[in-house]
Amino acid sequence: MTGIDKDGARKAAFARRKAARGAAGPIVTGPLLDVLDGHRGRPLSGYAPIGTEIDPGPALRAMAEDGPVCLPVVDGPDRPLRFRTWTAGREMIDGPFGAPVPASGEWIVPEVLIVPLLAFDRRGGRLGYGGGFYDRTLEVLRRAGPITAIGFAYALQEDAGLPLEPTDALLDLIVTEREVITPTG
Ligand SMILES: Nc1nc2c(c(=O)[nH]1)N(C=O)[C@@H](CNc1ccc(C(=O)N[C@@H](CCC(=O)O)C(=O)O)cc1)CN2
Ligand SMILES: Nc1ncnc2c1ncn2[C@@H]1O[C@H](COP(=O)(O)OP(=O)(O)OP(=O)(O)O)[C@@H](O)[C@H]1O
Repeated sequence: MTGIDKDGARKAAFARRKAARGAAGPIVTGPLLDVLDGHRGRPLSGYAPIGTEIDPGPALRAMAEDGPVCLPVVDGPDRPLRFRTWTAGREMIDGPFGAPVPASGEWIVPEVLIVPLLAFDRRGGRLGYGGGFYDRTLEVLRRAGPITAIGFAYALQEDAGLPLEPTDALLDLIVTEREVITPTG
């Protein structure tokens, strides 16, 4: 345990994300597609939304026309995520932690990742569910080569006072339904 109050931040972030989802209109992928357009053809990881997460589905379907798209699969506690190829309409099964995963498909290594989150800040800081899965994954991928990690969230998920630890992997960009944020570092 650390002295940092991530649990308190998580609880507040869940409530804010739920409110944001309730207030949002149906089409929220415009700025995300604008950003992804510059990465067409590069292996892209998305996610199958759970709970009140913002849905990257329309952008994933559009990107799958030009390059491989994959989804994260939990390999085990304290392990980096693995990524399985996804195409629209592919059979999905329940993975661990309630996130749906493709039932079959090739394992690939993404270069561009759309990262789900509970809260973000303008430094590129990110709060997730607390498994450290994306922190480990981004660290391993970055050691192997250049990647682009794009946090995708409702604007209301911003938390200027996000508690960060040394192991928290920073996002390269954050995209909301309103704007594209380039972290100040
Ligand atoms: N859509 C999505 N897929 C993902 C992640 C994610 O954050 N979002 N993950 C990122 O690491 C991995 C799965 N890890 C997870 C870890 C914990 C919980 C979790 O605590 N779920 C809550 C329900 C949350 C809600 O309703 O919003 C639970 O099961 O009670 C979910 C996924 C890989 N796939
Ligand atoms: N690269 C890493 N190597 C070792 N431990 C790590 C690494 N990244 C994170 N951890 C550990 O994982 C635990 C959970 O991390 P954290 O609370 O930041 O998860 P999170 O970013 O909210 O979750 P997720 O990435 O799964 O959405 C912490 O104890 C943290 O120290």
